[in-house]
Amino acid sequence: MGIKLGDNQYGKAEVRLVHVKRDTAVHQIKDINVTSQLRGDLEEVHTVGDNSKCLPTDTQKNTVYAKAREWGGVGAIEDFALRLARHFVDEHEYVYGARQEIQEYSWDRIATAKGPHDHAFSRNGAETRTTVVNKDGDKEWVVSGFEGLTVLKSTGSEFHGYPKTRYTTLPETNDRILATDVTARWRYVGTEHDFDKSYASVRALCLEAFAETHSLALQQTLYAMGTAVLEAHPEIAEIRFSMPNKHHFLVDLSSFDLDNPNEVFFAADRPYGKIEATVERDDAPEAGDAWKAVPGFV
Ligand SMILES: O=c1[nH]c(=O)c2[nH]c(=O)[nH]c2[nH]1
Repeated sequence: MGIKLGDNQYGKAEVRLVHVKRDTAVHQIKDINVTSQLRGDLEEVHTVGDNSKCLPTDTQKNTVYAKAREWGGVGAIEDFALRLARHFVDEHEYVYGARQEIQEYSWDRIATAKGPHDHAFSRNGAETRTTVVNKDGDKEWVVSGFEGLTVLKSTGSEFHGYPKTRYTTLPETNDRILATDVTARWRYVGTEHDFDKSYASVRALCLEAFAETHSLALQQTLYAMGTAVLEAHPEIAEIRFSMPNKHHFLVDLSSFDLDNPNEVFFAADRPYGKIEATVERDDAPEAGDAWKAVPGFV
């Protein structure tokens, strides 16, 4: 029986880093979570425990902190991830590939009676910005996105015309609540972009399309969001969404001699619909290994 080592990668997960830019009295903070993983000449560490080509995960963690200082901050998370990946692959001949994943948590300046505070902040919601940079030799891919963008429409959403079977109980509706937590990931073509600008625009376009689309299905809303993004962003080849349909059920108040004209709902948390799709250009360049490492090894 032959046994061999298959795909593998290793590194330090969830390196939490807060960088304070303090060159003026008005501080800027950047709050990120970095997962660094490397691929390379790792046969022998697995088969015989020879660590001579195994850059310790502890060193990877230290590198993240040291580079934030050496490079004068973090900048766009995509640029920081690309620079880290290039550092690991280019500076160590036994490292062939790197996956650098970063989540960014956003903070707002606290508004005081005197105006926005110089160095006091409040966490801005549950939403996180994400990127995964994957590098193999000279090839580099950037997949960015956001998670936990929670949105709700109190009207402008219908659902009817679906097949009815003996198990169908769902009533058709032409006025329901539509609510979801949007997870989006999009693949950039190339690595030289103003990533902060693209991110802000993609997020705004998704919100606009969610609000303005009169929805006949969450699937249709998803597609409208993706189309708006691809029409405005030639630097994006495809965008993938995962959107739970967070059901809001009208409560039957008839036992209390009350009507319920779409005012009182039970917000169910489970189960939820799970609507997922990719919206892509038909002439998009090959994805290569862009998604291979998203979201992770297992
Ligand atoms: O927008 C929706 N899409 C579905 O596929 C679906 N299925 C369901 O029960 N409700 C909904 N709503």
